[in-house]
Amino acid sequence: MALRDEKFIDIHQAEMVFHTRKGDFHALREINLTVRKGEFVTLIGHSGCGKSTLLNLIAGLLQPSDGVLLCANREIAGPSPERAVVFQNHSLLPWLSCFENVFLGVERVFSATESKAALKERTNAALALVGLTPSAQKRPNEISGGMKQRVGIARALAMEPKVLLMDEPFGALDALTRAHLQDELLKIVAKTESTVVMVTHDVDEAVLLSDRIVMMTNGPAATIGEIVDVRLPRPRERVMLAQDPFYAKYRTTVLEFLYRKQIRVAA
Ligand SMILES: Nc1ncnc2c1ncn2[C@@H]1O[C@H](COP(=O)(O)OP(=O)(O)OP(=O)(O)O)[C@@H](O)[C@H]1O
Repeated sequence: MALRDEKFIDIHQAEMVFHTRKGDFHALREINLTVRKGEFVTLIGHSGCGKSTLLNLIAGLLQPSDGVLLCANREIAGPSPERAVVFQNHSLLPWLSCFENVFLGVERVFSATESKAALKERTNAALALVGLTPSAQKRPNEISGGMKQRVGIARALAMEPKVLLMDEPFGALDALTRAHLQDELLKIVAKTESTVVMVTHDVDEAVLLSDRIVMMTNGPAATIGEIVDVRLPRPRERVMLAQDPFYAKYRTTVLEFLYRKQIRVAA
């Protein structure tokens, strides 16, 4: 891993100002961050600090007011399948089956270069990766919330993105389903060696999954406050980690940042 591209995603002096009817709102200031290829980075911070805004900048869904964002040495000029996004509310098309929902994305990216049989194979492989082969022909209303989220992950992974961007992908799920999907995500990412940037509110999720946790200050004009290097060996296993003193140390570092250094005053 050490020799891998050190600046796969490279954010330099990014600023985000929203122009609203009430005037300009300075959401993000002086964001400088690099993400290595194959790295798992989480963004954590209090509600409204700008985590989604930063993720949307990397996705190319927003353009920075100032500064530069690069992915694989190219400027991020707009959305691209090379940077696939998984949102909290899975955003599946309800009239299509799980297979068809994934196939749609695969078709968009690979139909110019691959046969229909190859596209189907890709779709089936992605569904198998998230354990959804038996539900491939079901519609979204016939499967659970956790399964829908897995379809969203399969759709993103099937496009073979250079970067997987996840905005609180497990936020709407119950604790057990969430834990299960976190474990699955760990295995999938180990297998695919994906580069991941993920927004979360959950300290345990951040420590369990991350190579680095990017902790953001409160807004307005939020920026990166501190970054924690999580040097827990992989593969990680949640029950073992629960007794690991280093796990507890990382957890405390994040909690201290959020609840001592960046106290959120209730509105
Ligand atoms: N399109 C927009 N126009 C104006 N202001 C915006 C826009 N999008 C976001 N903001 C503001 O920018 C700030 C950051 O929002 P953002 O959604 O990125 O925060 P967040 O950290 O992801 O929040 P949460 O954890 O609650 O999802 C907030 O104050 C929000 O109101």
